[in-house]
Amino acid sequence: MSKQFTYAEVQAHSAKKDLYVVIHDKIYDVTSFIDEHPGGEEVLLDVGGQDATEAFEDVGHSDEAREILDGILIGELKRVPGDPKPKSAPPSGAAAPTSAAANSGGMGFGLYAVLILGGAAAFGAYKYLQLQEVNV
Ligand code: HEM
Repeated sequence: MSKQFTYAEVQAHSAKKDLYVVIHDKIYDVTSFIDEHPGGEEVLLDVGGQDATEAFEDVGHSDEAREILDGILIGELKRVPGDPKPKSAPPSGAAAPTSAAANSGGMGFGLYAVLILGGAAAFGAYKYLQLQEVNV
């Protein structure tokens, strides 16, 4: 059985040379990895000693990144009353395509509106000029 850490214990490890993060309620010791992180050390220091679940998932890390996590796992989070709530990321992939489709639908409508209004304006101008000619 893996070692259990309370949130307060994890918070004590927030220095570059002694850095733990919480991702999905598991504790990872990122001390040895921080210099190799392709996303830089700053982002890891920002979440050091804290729940990094949202930050990690927001980036959309690859399977390779998740394998690295397996290698630096040191334990599990033991929640006690008063701890920050678990952080979670929205289900990956589900929202993006829907909103993209909605956007392109909106764009299509906008384009039709421009064409129709533009056509109407051109027709109006044409009629106006015709009237002017008659009056001369
Ligand atoms: C211990 C946890 C983490 C591991 C093992 C890890 C690992 C990696 C790996 C392997 C990559 C290369 C791209 C990929 O394979 O997905 C990467 C990229 C990146 N990571 Fe992390 N990461 C961790 C935490 C974080 C956190 C908390 C952030 C906060 C925002 C972050 C931000 C980034 C960014 C911005 C990139 C993209 C860099 C680029 O493409 O220029 N990572 N990470």
